[in-house]
Amino acid sequence: DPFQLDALIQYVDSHQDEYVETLRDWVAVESDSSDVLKRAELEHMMDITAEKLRKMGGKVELVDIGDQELSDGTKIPLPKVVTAQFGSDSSKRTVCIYGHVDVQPAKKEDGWATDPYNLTEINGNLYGRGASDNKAPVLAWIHAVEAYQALNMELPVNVKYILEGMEETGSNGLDAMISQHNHTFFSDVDYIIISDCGWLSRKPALTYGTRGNCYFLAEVEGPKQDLHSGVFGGTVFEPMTDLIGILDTLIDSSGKILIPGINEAVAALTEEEMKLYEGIEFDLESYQRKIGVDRLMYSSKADLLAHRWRYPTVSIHGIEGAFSAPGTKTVIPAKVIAKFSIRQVPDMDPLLVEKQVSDHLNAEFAKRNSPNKLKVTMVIGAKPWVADLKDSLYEAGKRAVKTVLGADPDMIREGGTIPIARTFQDVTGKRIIMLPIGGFDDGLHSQNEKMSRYNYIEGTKLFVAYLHEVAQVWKVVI
Ligand SMILES: NCC(=O)N[C@@H](Cc1c[nH]cn1)C(=O)O
Ligand SMILES: [Zn+2]
Ligand SMILES: [Zn+2]
Repeated sequence: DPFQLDALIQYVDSHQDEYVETLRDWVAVESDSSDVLKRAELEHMMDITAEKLRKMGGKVELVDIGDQELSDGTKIPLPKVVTAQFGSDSSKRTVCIYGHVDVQPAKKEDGWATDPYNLTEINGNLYGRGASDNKAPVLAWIHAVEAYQALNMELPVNVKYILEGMEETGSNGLDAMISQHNHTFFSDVDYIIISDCGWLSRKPALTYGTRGNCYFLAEVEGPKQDLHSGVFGGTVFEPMTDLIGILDTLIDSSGKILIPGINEAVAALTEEEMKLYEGIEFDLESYQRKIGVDRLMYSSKADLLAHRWRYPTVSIHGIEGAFSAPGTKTVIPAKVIAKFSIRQVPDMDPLLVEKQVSDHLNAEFAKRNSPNKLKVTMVIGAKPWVADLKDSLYEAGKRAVKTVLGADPDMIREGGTIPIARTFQDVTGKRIIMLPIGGFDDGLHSQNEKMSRYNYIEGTKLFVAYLHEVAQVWKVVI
């Protein structure tokens, strides 16, 4: 049958309540990849994902990607990766859609207005952990194919899926799986599509870059057990004081990274980039209001976007072992582990960053002349990714956005990390497009994460249209 976008759009509209119900089922699964106690839930999530694709007639596999080594040395199986294939017509292009169905942790007590695992619709927004990151976009891609099938319309391209369950903790095991399947699963793939990001404003967007991330643990160990701060305070070198002291040498109050060598590696900002940033729809005041802060670090749009997307930054996430409960326990913690990360941008190299951070912290620690022990480990080393803005995959994206959403998308980058994007590029050599459907205010990783019904349903239509547009893209860049 010829391509009939109107019929497909109508089909999506009339099935939107079913799509919301499926999202409800998926959100109900607490597939938190950071908590090993939730591993059974995560495995269940991978199973229901595989089952959904199997029911649609896909050639589905649950691929074993080995074990995860825990901090105490024990090993547990990593959640299997779901691969699926719809169509193998060699006269058509083949796209591979990547997504993840694991989520960040969430508890009602963190300050959620609703139960994070019970999808709740309020004023057109669907609240729930993982709703936007990344369950609704994954489902939208599945429903896009289902719509073609339901209308007996031939898929314009062969469609493959690769859906993982460890993205939120750095895509453990996926690099190796991609290398192993490079000459099998990926051999006939032309383009890789990722929808694990969001728009910058109410205007639709296409994403052409992501930052990487190097995640560190810095452990300071002192006395053999916790001590009374009145009885022992003043006589021992406190691990927490040492740790806070060295953490304070990572970044200054103006946002300048103080670790030698880091800033020197950053690719210079070009005038072309600045011009692009200036033309993007982004309102600093509403961004500031949304976050709820009195002042931002930069007052011009271009500076702010540049620091969000294409400069590195240090974030300190937490300290394990520190006293953090309510109350006034007068304790000297014996062992504390700081968790911080540095977002990576071109041309930083995670292996070099690992050495720079370790050398710097050890040198700062030595200055303190403390008898405590410092151990620095990098647990995630994800590289940044940038696409060629002129790639015809993006022209196809612009056409699909214009057709479905009636707007020209902004070309944006993402401050967050999709660890596997760069591996796809480096190992498979395939061209990649990021096609976001999440809203700018979805609250990813935060309390009250949501996906709007509008973005979910219009996003499904956008994917339907993109499958048609991408079928016409040249295989080679010319
Ligand atoms: N939706 C993408 C996302 O949130 N990615 C995580 C991945 C990550 C990076 N370091 C640890 N996890 C992100 O925080 O950017
Ligand atoms: Zn994600
Ligand atoms: Zn995420």
